[in-house]
Amino acid sequence: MSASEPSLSVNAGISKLKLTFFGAGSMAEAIARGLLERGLTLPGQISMINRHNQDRLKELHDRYHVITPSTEEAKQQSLEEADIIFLAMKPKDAQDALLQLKHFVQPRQLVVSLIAGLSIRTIEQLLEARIPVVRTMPNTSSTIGLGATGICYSDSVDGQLRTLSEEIFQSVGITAIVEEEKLLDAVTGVSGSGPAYIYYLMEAMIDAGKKLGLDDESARTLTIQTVLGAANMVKSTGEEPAELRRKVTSPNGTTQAAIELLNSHHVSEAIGKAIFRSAERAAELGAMIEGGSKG
Ligand SMILES: NC(=O)C1=CN([C@@H]2O[C@H](COP(=O)(O)OP(=O)(O)OC[C@H]3O[C@@H](n4cnc5c(N)ncnc54)[C@H](OP(=O)(O)O)[C@@H]3O)[C@@H](O)[C@H]2O)C=CC1
Ligand SMILES: O=C(O)[C@@H]1CCC=N1
Repeated sequence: MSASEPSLSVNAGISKLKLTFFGAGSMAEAIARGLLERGLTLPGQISMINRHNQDRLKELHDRYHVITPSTEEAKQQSLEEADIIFLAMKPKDAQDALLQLKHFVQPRQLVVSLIAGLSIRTIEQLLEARIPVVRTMPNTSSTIGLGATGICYSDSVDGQLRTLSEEIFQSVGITAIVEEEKLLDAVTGVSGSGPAYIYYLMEAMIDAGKKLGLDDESARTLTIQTVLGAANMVKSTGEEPAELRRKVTSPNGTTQAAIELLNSHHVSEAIGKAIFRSAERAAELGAMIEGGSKG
């Protein structure tokens, strides 16, 4: 395979490619569901394999009608026949899985990793192959087409494969190409783990609303609409969050009182530290896989 030759027949489009999710958890489901719901491919083109959770495979098959090979032979065949293999297991399981995969992986295939921290170099070393690798950091909002995915390419990913990879993740949300691989850890801190920070905030808002006397449903719907509205305001108006916040904050009013309380607890600083810690943890997980430890 020469570097300028596309390894897959990408011209035919995603729908013609066999996609195998090696790991059948939340993130694999988010992307598979996004691709299916956007009509980018058909269930018969998607295989999802895991280690031993048969109930999970049945659930995925019943829900999406995707192929869920369960015998070792069928799993192996699915990995061998795939055009694109998505690495979708937890970092602690990545080393074992890649050592298994190295026996089946083919130079014509594209490997797309979703694994936090795992470097392209480690993937190539464990697979003992110079195979095109796309390292990504998506998030679970891909499930509803509102994902945010950071993408980085190994040198052997040519222009057509780059376009194809971007198309896959753009079909489930927005993408940001990261030239410097290390910055995927920053993407992990901001948007990979990001939905959890927002859910954390929402949990607190709903809880406080209920404690103030709102019924469960009102506390929930008011919180959801507030988060949706705020995100859309930033997006639609193009204004900075700080400016939009200023417009909510009347002098000596309720918002000022609330923000003063948040500032006295150093909440902004804590959020910044949390994002740094997530990025740092991604690097730690990558180093552990590289060093052969399970973390
Ligand atoms: N969840 C998220 O928000 C995000 C996750 N990621 C990354 O995605 C990856 C997957 O995360 P997530 O979906 O949450 O994880 P889950 O725990 O939900 O799923 C992991 C899956 O991997 C399978 N698995 C583990 N080892 C093997 C193996 N040797 N062979 C085959 N399958 C295996 C598990 O199978 P079984 O259950 O049978 O053991 C399970 O189906 C992680 O590396 C994470 O860093 C990235 C961005 C966001
Ligand atoms: O928590 C994790 O490790 C994964 C990676 C980014 C979001 N979830």
